[in-house]
Amino acid sequence: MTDRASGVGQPGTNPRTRQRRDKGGNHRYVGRMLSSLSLRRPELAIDFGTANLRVIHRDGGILFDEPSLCCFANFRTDPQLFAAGSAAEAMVDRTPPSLQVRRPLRRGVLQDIGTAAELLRYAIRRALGRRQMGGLRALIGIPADATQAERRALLTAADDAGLAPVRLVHEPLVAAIGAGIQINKPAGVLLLECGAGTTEVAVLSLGGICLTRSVRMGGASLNKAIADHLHLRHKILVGAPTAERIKRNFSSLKGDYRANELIEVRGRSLVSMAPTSLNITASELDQVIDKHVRQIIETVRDVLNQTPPELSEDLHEHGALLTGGGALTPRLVETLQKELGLPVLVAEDPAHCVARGLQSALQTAQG
Ligand SMILES: Nc1ncnc2c1ncn2[C@@H]1O[C@H](COP(=O)(O)OP(=O)(O)OP(=O)(O)O)[C@@H](O)[C@H]1O
Repeated sequence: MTDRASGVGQPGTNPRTRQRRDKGGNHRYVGRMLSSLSLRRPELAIDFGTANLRVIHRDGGILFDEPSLCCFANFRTDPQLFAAGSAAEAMVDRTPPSLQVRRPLRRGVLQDIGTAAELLRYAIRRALGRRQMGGLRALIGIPADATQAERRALLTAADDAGLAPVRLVHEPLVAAIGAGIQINKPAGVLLLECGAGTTEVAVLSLGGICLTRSVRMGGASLNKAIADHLHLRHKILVGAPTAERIKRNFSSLKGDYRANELIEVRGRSLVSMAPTSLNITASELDQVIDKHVRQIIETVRDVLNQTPPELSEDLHEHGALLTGGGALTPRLVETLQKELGLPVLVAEDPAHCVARGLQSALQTAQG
């Protein structure tokens, strides 16, 4: 489909590829988008996700890419940052009472402004290697249907972290740009941005969002569904990091894996209360994933039902493009294809589409 997309067809042989590979067009679009934001030479961009935080520099690319996590000492009385990012990830479910691991976003929504500001400060310091901060012009990605309260919370956290002025840009648009899609043509594009906390479905055309719906679920809720399944069916308790590992092990069984292929699970038995391990079959996880994907399919159907006929025709011709790390969910593509009757492609390196799109936006900003 495009240089950055994998799936059916060879790059350059698919008419869709030719139609959408005009990068100059995207640059003109991004330039217009930014001039409408009247933002002069922003230096940084932030992709603040439920699972991962990415700091992108105009010239240096992605300088920070770590989990959206902070670990605090004395959180209730006098919070002191103990660890953040990857270092805090290793501490999840392993802390003594004096330490607390906190996630600033839940289901794609900023829940804790203080933790968000702390994490942003940490990430920017790591990215730029500076101690003194303040007055850093920035772009920040935000779900297209974010409420005013959600926008205000993000702007407050950014301001506390020394980012100013900040402009918010809609994630589906930058994700499409980062996927190498030509979005400024009068042709509909169906994009699914599959994150950890939220899945956004958007129809784009002429550089704008014609329709958007989101469901506050993604890779993190699939992890919870896997943990719940193991609890109910096998009486074994696993934490979120283990559920994530099980999911990724399953994703790595590429191609025609056998339904009875085994995946090892380690956790605590609710029967013996002791550490235990067992093997579950791939078909068990298939069922958990099917249930999860069904909710995403409903959201896509809702969007398709409301799409005007001309755009609808474009979507039928070109199909859907998946971005975001959740696009790698096993069997997501096959199930969407089967249920929606549309071709479905996954962007190359889908987890970084928003970050790449933000960098494009930074590079084309006018001085
Ligand atoms: N190989 C894989 N198989 C299945 N899921 C994966 C894989 N790799 C990453 N993911 C999932 O992708 C999600 C992270 O993607 P991404 O970084 O795009 O989300 P985010 O931007 O943090 O979330 P959001 O946009 O919802 O706030 C995680 O839930 C992770 O489990």
